[in-house]
Amino acid sequence: MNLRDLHEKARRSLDPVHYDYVAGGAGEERVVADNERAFDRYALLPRVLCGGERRDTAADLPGAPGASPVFVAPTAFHRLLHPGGEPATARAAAAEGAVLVTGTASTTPVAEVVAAARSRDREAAVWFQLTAHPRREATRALVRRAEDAGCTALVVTVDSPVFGRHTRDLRNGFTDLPPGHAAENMRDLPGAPPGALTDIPMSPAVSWADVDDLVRRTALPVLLKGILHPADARLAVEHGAAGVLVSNHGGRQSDAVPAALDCLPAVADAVAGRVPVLLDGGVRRGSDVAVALALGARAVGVGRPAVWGLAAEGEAGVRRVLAALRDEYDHTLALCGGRRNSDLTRDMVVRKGGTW
Ligand SMILES: Cc1cc2nc3c(=O)[nH]c(=O)nc-3n(C[C@H](O)[C@H](O)[C@H](O)COP(=O)(O)O)c2cc1C
Ligand SMILES: CC(C)CC(=O)C(=O)O
Repeated sequence: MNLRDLHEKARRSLDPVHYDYVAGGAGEERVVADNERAFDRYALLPRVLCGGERRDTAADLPGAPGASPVFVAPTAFHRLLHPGGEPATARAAAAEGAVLVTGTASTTPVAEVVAAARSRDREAAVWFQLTAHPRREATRALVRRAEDAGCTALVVTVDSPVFGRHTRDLRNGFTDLPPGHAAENMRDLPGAPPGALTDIPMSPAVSWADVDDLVRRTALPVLLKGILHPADARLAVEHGAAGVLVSNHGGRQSDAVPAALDCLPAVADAVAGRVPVLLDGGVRRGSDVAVALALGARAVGVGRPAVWGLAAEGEAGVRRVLAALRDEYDHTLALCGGRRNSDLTRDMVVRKGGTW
C-alpha cells in the first residue's frame, strides 16, 4: 500500500479548508517540504551475513515498554476530519501496538480517548500532549485530567510560545472550529471556554521553571516535544525530562528552522543515551524510520500520515498507515542485516552522492 494513495483519498474526502489546515504550515512552507526532503539526502549502507532468522522491532519507551517504533504524533481536532474522531485513532494505534500521543486540542475528552485505546488492548499506552496554559491552575487541571484518564506519560510541547502563522489558514479565514466541535479537554478550565481554535492559548512566559514544577508534581514521565538545539536537549535531561522529542512541529511553527532529521544527530550526541530521543517530521516510509533510528532516535512519530489515514478510512485507515510503516521498517531492517532496532548504527547512514 502506498501512503500517497491514502493522502489523495483524504484530500478528496475533506473540506478543502480542513485539508489545508492539516497539510499546511508556517510561512512559505519551506520547512514542511524540507522535513520530507531531508530523508532523501541519505541512503542506508547495509551490513551482510549477519545470520539471524527472527527480528524484534519493539522499542522501550517511557510508559510504553515494547511499543512499535512508530508512534502517532499529537494532532488536533480529529472529529473535524472524521466522525470517528480521536477514539477511532486510539483504537487503531492500540491494535497496532503504537503509542498514541493524544492532544490538549482533542475533540474528545482524554478519558474517552484512553478508554477507546484500552478497549482494543488493556495495556495500550496513551501519552498526553500538553500545551501549557498561561494560567498555571489550568495547566495543572489538564495534567490531572490526563493522569486520572490513565495516560502513561506527558509530552510537553515547548516549540509554541506563540501560535505559528499558518499561511493557508490565514488565507482561508480558518480560525474557529465549526459548531458542534470543541476542544473538549479545555471544558471548565479556568478562563478557557471551548469552541474556537484560539481557545488553546499559548504562553510566551513558559520556562524551565514550569518544567521543574511539572516534573515535581507528576509521577508520570515528562517528555519535551520540539527540541532542536543540542543545548536545550542537555537542559531537558538536567531538568528531569524522561525523553526528548526532536520536532519542528511539522513545519507549522517557524519556517526558518532546519529539517527535524538534520537536528537529530547533534541532539542524540548531547543526550548521550541518558534518556530516549524521539523524532517526528517528514516520516513517510519504512526506510525513513530506519534512517532516523540509525541516527539516534528510539522511535519516530507520524502526524499527517495518521490524519490522512483517519480522514480517508477512519480507524481502518490509521491501522493501515501504522501497519504499513512498521512492516516496511521491519523489511528494511532485514535488508540492513539487523535483528533489532539497536543494530542500526550511524555508520550505516551515508549522504547520497558519495563521500569521496
Ligand atoms: C493538523 C495538525 C495538528 C497538529 N496539532 C498539534 C498539537 O496540537 N500539538 C502539538 O504539539 N503538535 C501538533 N502538531 C504537530 C505534530 O505533533 C507533529 O510534530 C508533526 O505533524 C510531525 O510532522 P509530520 O506531519 O510530517 O509527520 C500538529 C500537526 C498537524 C499536521
Ligand atoms: C490548536 C493548535 C494548538 C494545534 C497545533 O499545534 C497545530 O495546528 O499545529
